Amino acid sequence: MDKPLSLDDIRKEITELDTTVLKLLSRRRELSLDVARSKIEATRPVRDQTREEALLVTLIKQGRELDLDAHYVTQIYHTIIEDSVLTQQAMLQQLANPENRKPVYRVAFLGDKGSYSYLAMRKYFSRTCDDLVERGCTSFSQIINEVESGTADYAMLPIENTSSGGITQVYDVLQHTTCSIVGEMTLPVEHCLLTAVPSSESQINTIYAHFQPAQQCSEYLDSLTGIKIESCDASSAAFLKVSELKDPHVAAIGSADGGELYGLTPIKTGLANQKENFSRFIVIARKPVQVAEQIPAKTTLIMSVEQKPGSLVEALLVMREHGLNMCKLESRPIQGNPWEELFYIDVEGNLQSSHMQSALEALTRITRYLKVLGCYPSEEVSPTHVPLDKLPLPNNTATSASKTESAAASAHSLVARNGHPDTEIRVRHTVIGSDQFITIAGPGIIESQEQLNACAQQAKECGAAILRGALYPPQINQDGNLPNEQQSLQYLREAGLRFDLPFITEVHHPEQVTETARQADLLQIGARNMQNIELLQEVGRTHRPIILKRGLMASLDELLQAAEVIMAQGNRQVILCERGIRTFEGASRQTLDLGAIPALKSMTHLPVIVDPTHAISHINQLAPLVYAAKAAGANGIILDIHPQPAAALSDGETLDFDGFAEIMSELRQR
Ligand SMILES: C=C(O[C@@H]1C=C(C(=O)O)C=C[C@H]1O)C(=O)O
Repeated sequence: MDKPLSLDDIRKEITELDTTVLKLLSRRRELSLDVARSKIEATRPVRDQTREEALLVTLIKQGRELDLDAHYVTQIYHTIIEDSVLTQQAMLQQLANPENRKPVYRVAFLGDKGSYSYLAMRKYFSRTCDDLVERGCTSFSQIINEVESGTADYAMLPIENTSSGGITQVYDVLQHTTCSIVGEMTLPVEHCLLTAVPSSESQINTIYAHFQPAQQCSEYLDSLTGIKIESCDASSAAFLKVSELKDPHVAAIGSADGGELYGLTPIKTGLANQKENFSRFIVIARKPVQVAEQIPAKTTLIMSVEQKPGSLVEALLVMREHGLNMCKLESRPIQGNPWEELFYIDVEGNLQSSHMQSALEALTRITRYLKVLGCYPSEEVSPTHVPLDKLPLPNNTATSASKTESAAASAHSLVARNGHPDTEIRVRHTVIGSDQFITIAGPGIIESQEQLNACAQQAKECGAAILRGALYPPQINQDGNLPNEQQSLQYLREAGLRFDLPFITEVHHPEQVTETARQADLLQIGARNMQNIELLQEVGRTHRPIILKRGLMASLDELLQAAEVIMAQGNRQVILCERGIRTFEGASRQTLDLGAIPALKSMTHLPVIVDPTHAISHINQLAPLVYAAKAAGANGIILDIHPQPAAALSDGETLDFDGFAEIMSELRQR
């Protein structure tokens, strides 16, 4: 046998490979700039999602042959394509505005090195400029001043955050500025607790933070007792303070990257109220820019309307009449005019386009005040997702409404079909209730992080849209050798992030709902809780889609009444689930009521899915029920999977990975 390579030799080879990878990426960037040039001549848009999809399909297939899983390949290429699109956009933008090119840009931002605005600025300008003169400021008005007076060429300003909403002071300084918005960018914002010397969360008695990050972490901060929160002008100021104090009892809130510049280390991560915390920044300059027509553009307007009924609606109707999509509407009090509001509107479209021009003309006639704050390239490059029927499958596994509405149903005002078109419920890039048949897959019960991750990976590889996993009931998990509720939720959250899958888990008690809804993308009400009114009401107050399982002894009317209870609280995103009912038949555990699918479809507009897990006595009986559910018009299926079904703790029938892959492959032929 050959002598194995030494660690040094292996690492040498890896380093060489990585150098090659970098050279290839750099060449790819060059080529994408050539593509951009050809798009100028052909006046084609930069983004071509048909091409991206075809490319991803080929790469996934090739990746599989090289033992690389689809999710890994897709993730890497989403990053590469995003870079390619933004690099092309930056180049076209520079060509469209040649007078703005300078070797060095002076940029004003809030705080100092390491603040979030600083990180956003570095990222944004990395595509357009080699050198920056950083002009750290202590307030938003100082930042705007720098640009207005010509001391800085650009300003980077945070405008909104997914946890704390619009940054009102920035909206207010925009009211009077003579500057224009010339760009935007979105930055993922991961708040951490950082210290200068080794410490632990329990030792901390003082936290330094800017009030915006503090607001975005309010739930975490509220959960602490006896801790002093010291407010700082920017996260960078908090870092500086903590680095000077060198005290194990003090910590700063900010990003890990920013803290590193001050020698700080994170002792806790993921502090924000929202699991996906993003901030959007705008870039300001003295003069407006032209947006090249190949690039998707956004235009920001500010306006005020007459104080009379319907005047705002009338203004918004102008957008509709001109086919313009409004992606943001904020209102702020007009300074000096008590109780009058100024509306900030972001519209998708180029200011130069004829429909935008004619919309503005129409708006001028019906508004009291109207000003364009700027037109700029939209930096949102939403990833292209390969549709299920085109996703190449793993090689090793796959081989191959009633006429009249029921009177009872029409009595339910919110759920009833009453001519209402099918409700489509969007969960990230999946739509439940459309023509697409979706699969929700995962372990019946979460037994360990490894087990959950293995299931999530297989679910993703085979094209499932949503990950499921039930938390082990604490009353049974008494010796505590299985993950508890909190750990299971955390595992689900991590698996969801890692495999880019939204996830669902069941809630049993009203008290669980708020916390679970904060983390999970959907919530499930189990069959035995279908008539638990308090629980139904509680989930009805959340913003998450709810899968409501039919009770073992519940009629369809009763199921719809339960859905009505949820919807009456405000949450209109209910998905009904047929999971088998109790009959005299003992051969199957419960009897899957396939007739319920078309019946529900005529009674209600809500999506209907099927969980066949409890309606069979042997796993071999599962596949036909899955295909039958699809044939009967269900919108999707729930499948329990497990790496070793024989050892599974779940009480339902569980598929092994090969059996699951086979069903997924067969499903797309049907
Ligand atoms: C490079 C191109 O532009 C964009 C980027 C792509 C890529 O990086 O592969 C693919 C399609 C376009 O959205 C192209 O059109 O080929």
